[in-house]
Amino acid sequence: MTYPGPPRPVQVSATPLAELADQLGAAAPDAAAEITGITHDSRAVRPGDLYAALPGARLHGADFVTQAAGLGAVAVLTDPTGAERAAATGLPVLVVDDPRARMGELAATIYGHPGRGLLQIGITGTSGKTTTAYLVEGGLKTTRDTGLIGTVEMRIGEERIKSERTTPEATDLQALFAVMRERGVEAVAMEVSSHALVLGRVDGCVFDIAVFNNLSPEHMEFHSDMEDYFRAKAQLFTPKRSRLGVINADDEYGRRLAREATVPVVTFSAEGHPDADWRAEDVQVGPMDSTFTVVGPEGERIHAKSPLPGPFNVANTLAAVVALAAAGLDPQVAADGIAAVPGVPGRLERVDAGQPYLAVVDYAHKTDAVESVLKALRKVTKGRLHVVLGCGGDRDRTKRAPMGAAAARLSDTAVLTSDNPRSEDPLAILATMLQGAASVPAHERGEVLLFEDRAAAIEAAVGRAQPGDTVLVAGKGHEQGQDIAGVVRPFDDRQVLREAIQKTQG
Ligand SMILES: CC(=O)N[C@H]1[C@@H](OP(=O)(O)OP(=O)(O)OC[C@H]2O[C@@H](n3ccc(=O)[nH]c3=O)[C@H](O)[C@@H]2O)O[C@H](CO)[C@@H](O)[C@@H]1O[C@H](C)C(=O)N[C@@H](C)C(=O)N[C@H](CCC(=O)O)C(=O)O
Ligand SMILES: Nc1ncnc2c1ncn2[C@@H]1O[C@H](COP(=O)(O)OP(=O)(O)OP(=O)(O)O)[C@@H](O)[C@H]1O
Repeated sequence: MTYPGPPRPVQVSATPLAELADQLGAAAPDAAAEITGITHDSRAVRPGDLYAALPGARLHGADFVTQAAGLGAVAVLTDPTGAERAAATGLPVLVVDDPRARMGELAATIYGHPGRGLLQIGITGTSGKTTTAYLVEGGLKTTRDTGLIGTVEMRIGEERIKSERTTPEATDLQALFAVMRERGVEAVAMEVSSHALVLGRVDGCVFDIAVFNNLSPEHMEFHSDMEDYFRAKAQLFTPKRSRLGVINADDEYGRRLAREATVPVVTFSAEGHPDADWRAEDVQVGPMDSTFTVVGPEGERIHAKSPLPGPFNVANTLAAVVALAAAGLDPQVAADGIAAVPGVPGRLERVDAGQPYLAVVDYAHKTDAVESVLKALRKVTKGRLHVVLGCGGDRDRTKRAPMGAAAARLSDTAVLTSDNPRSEDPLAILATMLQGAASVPAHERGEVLLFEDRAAAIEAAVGRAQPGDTVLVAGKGHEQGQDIAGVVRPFDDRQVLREAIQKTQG
């Protein structure tokens, strides 16, 4: 199987392998090779590449060196356990103890430190990274040619490329920066996941501005506990990774981070925290957007509009305005650019087929996000609120019962269903969600329905909708597939919801 990998720059000056060996402090290989690219994935190798054969949790990249050599790799970087397999190809091999920890700096060298000329704004937090990145990009666009890197897509100017993950691996990221540089991009808004920080994906980057939105329990399959999760996020707020932190003072972990960060920080609050440097005041939450005044430390007063509904999007918008002000943009110009963002794919995205009620698709797939979005929609719903929701298989199991409970407590109809069960039995996942729903006292919970089939669940919610109601289909947002037993079948909530509505409209 081949995989094209992300785009690569056209112009790269070759770096002698010996120079890279020197940078690593590794033994110099006897062969002279000239390196013009680097990848950690054998399927994405291009002629002239250094192939980084990494030890992983499941596999070892050294098992794929033959493929890498066949595709034109001219040298291999690996750890001691991969050295013998790599040498068997006859290619020169660089051996270091932890190649994953070194490949970011090598990629930066090979592509000529492409991030240095870019204004880089990195966004982290459990919820709101994608949304804030789009808003930051909208503000940046007012004065600069922009790029965007995140969960939904990567954008180089107007070109859009589907993302493999939230934060690309370091080899891909540096190549992407080099492409951006070639195409005249001046500023980039980028999501930085905790996985990325732990796995060295942003090694070789120093963000001009690092934004922290919030932290709530999530990814407990990857982080041992909340402390470990916090520590991962906190790495972004050190001089090695950023120059200035923009931190949410409404979040308890944000307040801790503001105290413990080793870079200068400015704080913001959408909830009136008295010590915050920047605050949102006069907030008017409308059905599909919100307006407010951003008040700055020097008495600045900026008229801002969140182009998305819900109080949490006031916080995301405020984060974006403050980040852009901290980056030196005129905050009013930045806020106007943010207000003009047409929406964020799969984030409170409206589906309109002429029905007399509101129908939205949202990426909420974590307990906090589900609670926030249901509370936000409750405020703008005159009638009843119906939610369709599932939990992924082979991922954090601890959130299943709380998500079932949140859906039951905060909606009138909770239709529990499948959401990428992967290798797990969908009914077993549903049983845990149902236990959570059942833990809510009867007088505090709405109707709870179970449908293993997601399309049937969406139809059931739509079937209950009356004028003035809201139907929320949560979990998948922009995603376009459903992974059942390792087979990904096409499934787009927006399309299935539209078709279900059209059926009832007759
Ligand atoms: C926990 C985690 O993030 N693991 C990532 C890590 O896996 P790993 O080191 O265990 O690698 P492995 O699968 O054992 O393979 C070992 C090596 O062999 C290589 N290989 C493998 C097969 C092959 O044919 N050729 C080949 O070269 C792989 O590229 C890898 O370098 O390195 C792999 C190579 O890049 C990633 O694909 C993999 O991401 C997994 C699939 C993943 O799903 N990660 C998610 C959880 C993630 O990173 N999520 C965050 C967002 C979280 C959020 O905020 O919601 C993200 O930033 O996307
Ligand atoms: N600041 C916020 N606080 C709480 N919930 C939020 C916030 N921003 C967005 N959400 C909710 O979380 C969902 C995901 O938002 P978004 O994609 O912007 O976050 P993310 O951090 O990129 O998520 P992920 O890590 O899952 O990709 C939204 O669809 C919305 O329901």
